[in-house]
Amino acid sequence: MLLDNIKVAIRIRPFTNRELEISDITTLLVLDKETVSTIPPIEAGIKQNQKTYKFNWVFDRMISQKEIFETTLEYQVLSVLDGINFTIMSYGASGSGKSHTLVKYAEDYGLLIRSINKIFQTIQNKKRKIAIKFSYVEISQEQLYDLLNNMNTNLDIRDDQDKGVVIHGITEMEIASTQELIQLIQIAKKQKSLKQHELLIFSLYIQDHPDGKLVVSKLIFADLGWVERGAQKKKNISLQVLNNCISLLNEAKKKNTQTFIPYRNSKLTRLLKESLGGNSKTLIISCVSPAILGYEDTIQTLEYSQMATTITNQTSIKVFQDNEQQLIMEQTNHDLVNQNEELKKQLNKQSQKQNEVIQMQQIEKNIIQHFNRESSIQEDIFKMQYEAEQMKQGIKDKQQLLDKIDLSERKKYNQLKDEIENEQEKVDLQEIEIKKLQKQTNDFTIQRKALQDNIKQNSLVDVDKLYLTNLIEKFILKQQLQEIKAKESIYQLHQQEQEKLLSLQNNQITLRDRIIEEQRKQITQNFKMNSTKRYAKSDGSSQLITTSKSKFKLNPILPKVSEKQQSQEPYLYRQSSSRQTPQLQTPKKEKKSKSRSKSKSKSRDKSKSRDKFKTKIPNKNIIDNLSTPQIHRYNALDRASPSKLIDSKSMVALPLIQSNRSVTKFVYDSKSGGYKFLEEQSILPSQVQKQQQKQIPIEQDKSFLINSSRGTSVSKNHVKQSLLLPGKVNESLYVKGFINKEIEMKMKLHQLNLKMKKAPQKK
Ligand SMILES: Nc1ncnc2c1ncn2[C@@H]1O[C@H](COP(=O)(O)OP(=O)(O)OP(=O)(O)O)[C@@H](O)[C@H]1O
Repeated sequence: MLLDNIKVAIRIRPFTNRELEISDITTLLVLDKETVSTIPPIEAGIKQNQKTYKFNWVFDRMISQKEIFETTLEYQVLSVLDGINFTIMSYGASGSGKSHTLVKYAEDYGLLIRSINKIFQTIQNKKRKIAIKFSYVEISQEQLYDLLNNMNTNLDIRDDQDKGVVIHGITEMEIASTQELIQLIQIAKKQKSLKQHELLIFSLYIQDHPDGKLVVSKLIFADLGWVERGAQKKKNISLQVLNNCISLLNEAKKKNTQTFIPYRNSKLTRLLKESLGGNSKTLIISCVSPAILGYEDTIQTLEYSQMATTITNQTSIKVFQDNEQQLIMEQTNHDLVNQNEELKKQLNKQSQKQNEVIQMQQIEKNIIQHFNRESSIQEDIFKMQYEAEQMKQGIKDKQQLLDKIDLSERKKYNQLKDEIENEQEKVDLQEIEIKKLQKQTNDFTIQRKALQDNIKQNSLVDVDKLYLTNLIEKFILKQQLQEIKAKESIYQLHQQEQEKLLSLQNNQITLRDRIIEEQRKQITQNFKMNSTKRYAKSDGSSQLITTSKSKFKLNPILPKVSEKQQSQEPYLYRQSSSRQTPQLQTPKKEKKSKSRSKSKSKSRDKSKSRDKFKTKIPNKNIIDNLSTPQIHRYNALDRASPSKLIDSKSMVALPLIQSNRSVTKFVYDSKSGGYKFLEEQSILPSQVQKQQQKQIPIEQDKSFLINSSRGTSVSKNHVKQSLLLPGKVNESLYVKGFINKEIEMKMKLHQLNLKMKKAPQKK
């Protein structure tokens, strides 16, 4: 039967150093001596299902050349001495270890040298008459080259009736020992051009065959070149045809039909025709790499190798003459088969469990390796970020120092500047590195996802899946914690910097306050000196005696206000020494313009406005804003004498103004919602003096006059704004001042008097 004589072995070679630099995670898991399972690499983000393959033999990474030979060929290859052809092909991607396994002819010999050696040993031991001839041919781009004679090019393949397929004109060298063969190979290797496929062909001329005839058998070692991806692919026709032939042979076997196999489509398949479909034993040894790097090639090799393998259990039943005995035997045989099946099932179950454990361990290992790598890169990033932050702060400190350095210290200045520039450069480089590493971490997210998908799609039991999912979660949490810690340490670094800044600012504030205090003391001292000159009077009482334009003319010697007076008249205070009582005054014009009929409604308006005022609390902002004494407000006092005071509690150190020509008015400013002082020029003070007693002060627009001691008539036209609010104002007292009952009563009284006086005149 076709392909029945083909045996397939898989050899996984060890990792190379280059592969280990990238990853030591394997993509192949040997489940037993015949089974290998793929572990799709998560690294590449490839989402592939795990697949299990069964072959005649699976050799793991650490299996030696000797062991492979002993398992696959040591005795099997001796069939060539009986006239049976034998072909050994090595198949696999470039660098997968084909030549190493097959034709290595020094030290750790490959299968070829070991096989020939075994044959020579056998011949010598058994003293058999056999001649061995050796040919060495290379197939490159559908051309045959004789490697034992470089003059022999473009050889032909012919079908010989007796010898089968032969290469016409090829050099055949008889060898008598393994050493001779090694020497020939060494020479031939020097001839080798661009290797695609190498065929080492041994023709054995068996003279002592039991048939008494000369029997010729062939032993071929074919080191097959790989189908490269891309441009090279088309050129390697031979291998494609070989793959095609194997595939067709496999189909024919499955369907149990005869199919046309296109051996003639390539030189290689023509030469291997007998090995694949004829009277030949064949061993295909497929070489694969366990590394993630060659995963795609590995899968391709395994798939093709799978096509070539046919593992069938052929049971032959011996036919007995005795029917009864035959029946017993058949029954026994049947029972045995059943038992065998049962045992197989149990074994399968056990091995399935074992497989699961192995798979589980492998996935767990993958997860741990993945997160270890991820966390080590993250750690590097955090370290670098922390260092960069430290450097940045160092630069800031140095920058501050630089700002303070006197330009005359040029050398020191330049040195510091250079240092700053160097450090800045380092920071920039560090940040580039950080970005590079951060890019790498982006891939980790994809890989994590692949890891999780791999677990989901796996045939593991739920408990195991849960365990692995939790393991991933645990690692993710650990990493988040690591991230938080790293951010925290950077935050602390920033906080330290802030604290440094804050203490610097505090020092500056303390310094500033000290300076202000000193200046204040200085000003008070100056002022005292000035005021002693200006207010010195023999009886010790205070009086403004100068009108000089001193810059700071606060009247410090204020008449004392008794507690009682203050509580009675919180707003207005009358100097005890003064003969005149404070009078509220209304400008003449205003009074004249008011008609009698209006006076009633006015009084209503008044009470309304008073009510309005009661609820109207002066805009606090304005008061606060005005709390700093304005120097210019004292200019108006130059000519005034401090005879009247506004409540000293509410109006801090307010010197009242009065002169022959002016009167100060405290008015509500509707625009700003606050109160202000107005200095109003008076005209004809002497004339007004008489009228003064007749006039009734009317609170208008929530303003009233602070009367001069001599009594002045004020014209609205001459009103001139001169003062703003002084010192700090106590809000409640301030309001209280305006609803002072005494004033209210007096106003009412005046109004009544006026009514009473005017009434008889009209009559
Ligand atoms: N089983 C092994 N043990 C140790 N080293 C190995 C093994 N298999 C292969 N190597 C080493 O790997 C490298 C590549 O192997 P080799 O040349 O046999 O690959 P190849 O499949 O023949 O490649 P190419 O098709 O490109 O010739 C060599 O250096 C070889 O020594």
